[in-house]
Amino acid sequence: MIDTPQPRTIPGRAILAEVRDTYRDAYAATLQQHGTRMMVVRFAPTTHDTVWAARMEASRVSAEQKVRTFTALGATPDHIVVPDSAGISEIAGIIHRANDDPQVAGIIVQAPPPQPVLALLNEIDPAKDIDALGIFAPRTACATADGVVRVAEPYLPDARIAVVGSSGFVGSGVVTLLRQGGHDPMLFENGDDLRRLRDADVVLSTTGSPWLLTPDHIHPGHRLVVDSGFTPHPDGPRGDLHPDAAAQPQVVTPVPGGIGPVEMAVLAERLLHQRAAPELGAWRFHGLDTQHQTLTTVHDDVDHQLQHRHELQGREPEAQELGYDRNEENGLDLS
Ligand SMILES: Nc1nc(=O)c2c([nH]1)NC[C@@H]1CN(c3ccc(C(=O)N[C@@H](CCC(=O)O)C(=O)O)cc3)C=[N+]21
Repeated sequence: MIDTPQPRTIPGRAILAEVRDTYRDAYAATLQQHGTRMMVVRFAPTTHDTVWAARMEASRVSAEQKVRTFTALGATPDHIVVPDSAGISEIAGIIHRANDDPQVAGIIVQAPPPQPVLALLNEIDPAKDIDALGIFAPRTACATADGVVRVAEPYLPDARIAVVGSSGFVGSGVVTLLRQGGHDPMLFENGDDLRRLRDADVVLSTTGSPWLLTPDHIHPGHRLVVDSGFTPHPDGPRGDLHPDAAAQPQVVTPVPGGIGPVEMAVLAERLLHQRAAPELGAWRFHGLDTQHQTLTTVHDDVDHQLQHRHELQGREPEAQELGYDRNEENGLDLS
């Protein structure tokens, strides 16, 4: 009899399903009033560079997940595929037209874009920049970073927290969100000694380097390891954690089925905020229960807020009434 405790995995797909079900009625009400189109622009490789091709493949998988998620909510995705050799003015034209189109609620340009496109990200209308790609976006971090920190939240009190890949697009967002939450994470960059991860209680890995972390770095004392890497491979997508490392910690986010779907759940919420309920607070993950079931209790968080909002207005909540005026001032503190 083997008595090695099995790691418990955070069920990203169940979290996404729960968030989607919770928000569906609010979307249905909103769509009647506003129409909600969601633009996703991704690039297709035209060279034979295999590393670049793999990143474009991750971009394709993720764009298709976004299209599925938005469709399931009743929004209308525009999935635009542009060759990575396209001229800058063509891509600028796509962004500017989406900025000007009142039917478009959100614009996502898949990362990494070809180098010349980077500066264009700052031209996305900040009000539509739901993945916080441009420097003027009102949100602190991209949806992936947001998802990483939300999933980690129940494990953070009193934890020594390590962020691997701390200067990358996702990693830097994770660091910013942690600091806003009063945490002081240990930062790991390319070239740092990853064996120092042993000193951490919680490891948040955002490198996109497949199988970077091994049992040299990850051990059973780690309370939680979050793996936001996703690199397609013929045998199935690979995260930052080698499978032998993924078997070590007390709790881990799997690849696939972990942060990918959680990111979609964050985007679903952000799209709803854009159009319907800008004051609505965020869904939260409350940790795994002892039976190893899902437990975001997002229903409680969101239903409670919708209920509270309607009470302030002296009315019973009804799904068809959730098409809020975005400029409405209601004085709720939902933080
Ligand atoms: N602006 C921008 N934002 C991104 O968030 C972004 C990006 N660019 N560029 C590419 C990476 C990659 N990424 C993934 C998201 C979800 C899954 C996902 O949902 N994966 C499923 C598997 C899906 C399948 O295998 O078909 C899962 O993990 O269960 C994967 C990868 C987001 N990225």
